[in-house]
Amino acid sequence: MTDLVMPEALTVAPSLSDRAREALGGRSLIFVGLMGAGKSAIGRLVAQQLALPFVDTDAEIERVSRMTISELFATYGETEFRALEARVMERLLHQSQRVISTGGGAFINEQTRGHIKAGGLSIWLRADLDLLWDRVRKRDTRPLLKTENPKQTLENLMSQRYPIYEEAELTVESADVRKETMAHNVLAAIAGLSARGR
Ligand SMILES: Nc1ncnc2c1ncn2[C@@H]1O[C@H](COP(=O)(O)OP(=O)(O)O)[C@@H](O)[C@H]1O
Ligand SMILES: O=C(O)C1=C[C@@H](OP(=O)(O)O)[C@@H](O)[C@H](O)C1
Ligand SMILES: [Mg+2]
Repeated sequence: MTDLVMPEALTVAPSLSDRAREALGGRSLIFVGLMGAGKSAIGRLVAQQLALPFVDTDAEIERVSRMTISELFATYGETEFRALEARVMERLLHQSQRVISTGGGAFINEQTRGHIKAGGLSIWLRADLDLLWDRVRKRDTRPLLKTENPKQTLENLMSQRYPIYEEAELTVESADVRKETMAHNVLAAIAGLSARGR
């Protein structure tokens, strides 16, 4: 049998994932944004495509506390939850490169935001109220929305937090498209960083 000789011109162009990894330059990727934006779902997919470990801060908090987020809020209150969240964030940011999906309040903490900016690449999944509401109304796992008018609560959180999420290095619009399309848009935004010379 004759040997198969590959012509040099057939070298493979780097994939979108390769280019995004290159642009990350060893930094962790941190998803921020409001409840329902898709941080947990899209973060997991993007991690798979980047072949990086994935961690969701809420899942990590539930693991270390052996309580659900709802139980933590009910038993210790939001202040204690935020303190635990900040500690978990700091620990995760000191670990090797990974994809981190935060809970919606994590980036609002000034110190956490500082740690993220110093060592990671933050990406805001921005969504409009109706999309967020449509997603979060289906589950009762978010204690902040256990109010008389949860959609109004969500809207209030948008006004308070969007000016802060805006500080993220990248913003990707969270649209009513397939999760795979969202993951692709995220990778393209990251890969675009090196094209912009950053
Ligand atoms: N692009 C998408 N298309 C359809 N459903 C989505 C999409 N992104 C997220 N979801 C769903 O919306 C809900 C909220 O997403 P999640 O990832 O938990 O948001 P977050 O972590 O930002 O609160 C989940 O049920 C998730 O599967
Ligand atoms: O916005 C917030 O303050 C919160 C968002 C939640 O995570 P998701 O954004 O993943 O829903 C969870 O951390 C907790 O219920 C508080
Ligand atoms: Mg989440």
